[in-house]
Amino acid sequence: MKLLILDRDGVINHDSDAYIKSVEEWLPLPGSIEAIAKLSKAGWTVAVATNQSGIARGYYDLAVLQAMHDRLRDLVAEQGGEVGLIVYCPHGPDDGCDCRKPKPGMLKTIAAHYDVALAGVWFVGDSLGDLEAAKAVDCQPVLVKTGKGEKTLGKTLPVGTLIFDDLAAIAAELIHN
Ligand SMILES: O=P(O)(O)OC[C@@H](O)[C@H]1O[C@@H](OP(=O)(O)O)[C@@H](O)[C@@H](O)[C@@H]1O
Ligand SMILES: [Mg+2]
Ligand SMILES: [Zn+2]
Repeated sequence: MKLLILDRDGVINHDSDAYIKSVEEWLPLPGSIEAIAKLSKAGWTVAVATNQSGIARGYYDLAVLQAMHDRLRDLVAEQGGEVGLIVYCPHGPDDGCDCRKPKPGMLKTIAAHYDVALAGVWFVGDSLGDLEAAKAVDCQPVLVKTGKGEKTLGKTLPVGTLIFDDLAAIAAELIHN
């Protein structure tokens, strides 16, 4: 199957150092909804793996997080596409969970859900932790320059990391090649 896994904040929607704490703050990046819909209509399964430590920090609750994801699904559906499994880590940095990136737990959950191997599956993120999580399970690390991506560009990236301007450029690459 054609599986693409996306980080959320800074890839699909604008990110903020103050966290994305409400549906009103959850604003799609330009072209991201269209890109997901185009990929979906071209036969790609688009899954999401997102750290949401704002839950552990008490900035917002699971109902608000679900409302953000309902919004994402609605917007993509309006463009004729659909979003696959969305996996989130609600824990904080000190909780010692297995799902918080850069740990690859969420990527493994997605692979198990679809019963596919992760080797070579593109995981698109804007943070170094996203790329490290990808590398840990032999996914293809892909950095976008949106969100924290420009800042991440200045760090030492995993060998073989692919770099794109944004999700629209990734959709164009995957659909037309
Ligand atoms: O990019 P994804 O994984 O979808 O989500 C990132 C968010 O959970 C938040 O992650 C936080 O990192 P800490 O969790 O505080 O280390 C900060 O980077 C926030 O700016 C950001 O909004
Ligand atoms: Mg991010
Ligand atoms: Zn976790």
